[in-house]
Amino acid sequence: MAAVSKANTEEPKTNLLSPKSKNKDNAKEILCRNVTIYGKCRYEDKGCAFNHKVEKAATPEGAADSHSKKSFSVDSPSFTPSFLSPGDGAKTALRPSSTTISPKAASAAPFLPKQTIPRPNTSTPPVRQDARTPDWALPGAQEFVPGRLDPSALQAQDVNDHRTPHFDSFPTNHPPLNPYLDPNGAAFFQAQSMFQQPLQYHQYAPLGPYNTNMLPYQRTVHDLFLPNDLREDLQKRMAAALQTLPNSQLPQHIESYHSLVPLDTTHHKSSSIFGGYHSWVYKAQSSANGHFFVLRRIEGFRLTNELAIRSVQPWKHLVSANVVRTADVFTNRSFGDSSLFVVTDYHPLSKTLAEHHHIGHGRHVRGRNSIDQVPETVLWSYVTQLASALKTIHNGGLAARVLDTSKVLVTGKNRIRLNGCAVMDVIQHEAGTPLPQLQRQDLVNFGLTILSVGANVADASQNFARAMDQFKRFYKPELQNAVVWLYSAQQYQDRTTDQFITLISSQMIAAFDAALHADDNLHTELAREVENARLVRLLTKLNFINERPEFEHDRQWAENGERFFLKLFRDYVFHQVDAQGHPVVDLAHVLSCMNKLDAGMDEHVTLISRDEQNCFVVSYRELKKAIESAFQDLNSHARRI
Ligand SMILES: Nc1ncnc2c1ncn2[C@@H]1O[C@H](COP(=O)(O)OP(=O)(O)OP(=O)(O)O)[C@@H](O)[C@H]1O
Repeated sequence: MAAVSKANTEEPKTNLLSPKSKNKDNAKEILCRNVTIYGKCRYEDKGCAFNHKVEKAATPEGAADSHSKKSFSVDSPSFTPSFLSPGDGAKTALRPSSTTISPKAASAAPFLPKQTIPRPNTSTPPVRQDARTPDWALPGAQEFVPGRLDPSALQAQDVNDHRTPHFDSFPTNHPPLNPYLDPNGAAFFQAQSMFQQPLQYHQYAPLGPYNTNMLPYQRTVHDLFLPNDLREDLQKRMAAALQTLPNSQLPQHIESYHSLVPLDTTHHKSSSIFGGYHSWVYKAQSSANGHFFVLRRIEGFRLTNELAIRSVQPWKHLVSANVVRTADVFTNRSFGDSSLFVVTDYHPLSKTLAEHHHIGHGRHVRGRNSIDQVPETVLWSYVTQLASALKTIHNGGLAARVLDTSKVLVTGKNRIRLNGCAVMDVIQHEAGTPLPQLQRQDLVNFGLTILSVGANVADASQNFARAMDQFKRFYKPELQNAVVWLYSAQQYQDRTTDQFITLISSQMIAAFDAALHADDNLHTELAREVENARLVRLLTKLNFINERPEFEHDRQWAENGERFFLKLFRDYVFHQVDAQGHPVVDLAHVLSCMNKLDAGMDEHVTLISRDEQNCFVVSYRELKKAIESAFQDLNSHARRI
């Protein structure tokens, strides 16, 4: 803390800022460093407060200075008198004054060659200051050079770097190290040499791709946080995953799965898909790991051959982004009958293709166009995703065996996954149908599924020609040919998924490109949230410390105690008012302060108590230390309780 003083209400406020004000009168006796370095000062007639007469200061020390002057090159740092006034932002404070010297110049930052100039931020709670001055605009700021550090040193630093989570590096014999409890911040920088000035406390560098159609006021919030629709979508999915069914009549447990919630929303049950068996779908939570799964119950299935269950093993190892993963298979009697249960991954709020496109319910027609008509690009996206799923399945020596609009899940925007796999391998294990035949049937079902979606008919296989007529009205010949090629796989024995993929390669590339764009966008959204957890932890700490009524009589926590300025800092961050006394609600100011605090910057802030009787000039580094020690103290109390 640079200064702590009890204010005399009669005194000008500048006297409260720093004891350096006492040196104001001495400035004229000090030889200007520009004279020492360059022989003359450009600001001599423009208000520089220092002495410019060399003979006056021609002491042995001065001689030494003039000798050293010769050894300076043109690259030597120049000294510019700084006039820092409490009312100015950091940027203006570093500009040379053109006429008179402000009496507040006494608080000018000392000349520190090879260091960043500490910038007193002289905001006071009653008057709003510009806390958003970008620090990269500072002439003295050291440029951030990524990778400038020795990689081995970086590796060592990373171990304790609070910004690098290491989930798998918990020491086995020692209690886990909590770097946040280190009062000196030393845990973040193992060696002094690794401490970079200025530390990159501002991690909000915008990462592309950029949306250029936004007004500045929209951009500020948009650049910092997830877009609302994405946040809402994620929150809804989480809420759906956590949904439970109170007073449920369903079994409490099925093997290690509990909290069953039915997912079938339609009362219409088709038994044609799974060889005459009815199937029921439930969300359930695993007591083994707490994860959510889907249990597909095949009602009334009696297992006669153990090998049938083993046939599911290859499905557990199948990895495809377009297939719902199979986790487990077992039989169970909890529902009062013998049922087969196939456990798969749970994709909250997903719908089947049939539900998503209202297939079989006719189209809403407005004018000449159907408003439910699936756009051709979306249909091509489905084609490429299903082709990718079938390629993985067929190359893995398997066949999907169920490919229907009710067994393809839409798990995101235009994102589909093949569902209900592995079931037929168990229930029709005895049939022994040759694999190539099953795989060809997959291609036929694939064609029919696309036709059903495009023509909006529930079962395109019933009347292929009629559905195709409907399909031709909306889609181009390339897509029509793809559907016909797939459907005719039943006649051509040599047709494979790989051949089909070759035929639609240009569409595959278009889908791949779209997927990469979507991936880039998600990365950009992710980058916006990257600092939030860190700031929430810091804010939590600050709130833990401030306003503790139980420490009212403790000297350290009292109004005149050493932790008082933390309370004033809270006021500085959150309770500022403008010149008219209106509250300032500025998120950017809060984020900037919190980031500087977390990094422990050398920058100073002036904190004035609400009654304007006390004034503190403290650096963020001191604030950080004080917060750490107060939090440690609080923590030790908490442990004792
Ligand atoms: N893995 C899953 N994750 C999340 N939801 C799922 C999953 N599998 C199915 N569902 C949901 O369960 C519902 C029922 O699925 P199901 O496969 O039984 O379709 P269906 O239309 O009821 O077909 P069927 O007539 O054969 O029973 C679907 O609406 C789907 O939203």
